[in-house]
Amino acid sequence: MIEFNRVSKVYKGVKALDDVSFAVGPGSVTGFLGPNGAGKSTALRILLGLSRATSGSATVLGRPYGELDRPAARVGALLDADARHPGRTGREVLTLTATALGLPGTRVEEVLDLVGLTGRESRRTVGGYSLGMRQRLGLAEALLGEPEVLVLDEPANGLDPQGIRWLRGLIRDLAASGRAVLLSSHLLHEVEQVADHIVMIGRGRVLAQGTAAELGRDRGLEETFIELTAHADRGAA
Ligand SMILES: Nc1ncnc2c1ncn2[C@@H]1O[C@H](COP(=O)(O)OP(=O)(O)OP(=O)(O)O)[C@@H](O)[C@H]1O
Repeated sequence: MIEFNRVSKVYKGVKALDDVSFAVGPGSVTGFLGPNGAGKSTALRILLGLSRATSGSATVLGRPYGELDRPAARVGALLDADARHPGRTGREVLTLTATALGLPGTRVEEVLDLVGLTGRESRRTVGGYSLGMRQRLGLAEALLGEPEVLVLDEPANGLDPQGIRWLRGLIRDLAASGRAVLLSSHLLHEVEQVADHIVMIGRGRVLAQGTAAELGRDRGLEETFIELTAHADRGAA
């Protein structure tokens, strides 16, 4: 459902992505794990048509994002929790998106319920939201169209331990209902608890991919991650 095929991205001489290939199938959660600056956001932005690959291709549901029919309804994305108008209420943000997607207003109530924002919270302006509330609102917006594919960039940012546990359950439920979930994070623990498949990235390159058990077989997952990313840094130095 998601496919990166030899994607590279160069910013003014900086190679943010270098020959990245991996796929995400239906009914599964893929953790896209890498340290700060590894290239995760760049890859997700290319997938969602917000940035152009220097070479290679990224497709979702078999096509480049921009060529899909109703892409924002079929592919839910949470990229930047701060990208919303601070003067709008959460409910207004969701209603505007629902209208743009041709969805009924009842869907707004459903997603508010799904992400655990109360009626009262939804009537407050986004500028007064905590980071965790902004993340919940971003998730609600991503889920509006009941998308087949979800692309979540660091979704646990700002959530408290209860919120993180809730998010894990939500992500698992989404995959269990046949959706493909691509979840980026720099936190190994967050990824290993929810992902069926892990793609490790460092300095723009895929360092390893497989299940948590496969990747951690020799030295444990954490040691493998640290060793591989340190090696990628040394190689680039
Ligand atoms: N618009 C841009 N112009 C120039 N360089 C950029 C741009 N966007 C990203 N980069 C560079 O590309 C590399 C990858 O950045 P990216 O934001 O994709 O990493 P990341 O893995 O998402 O990091 P983080 O976990 O910190 O969000 C970094 O070296 C970054 O400085």
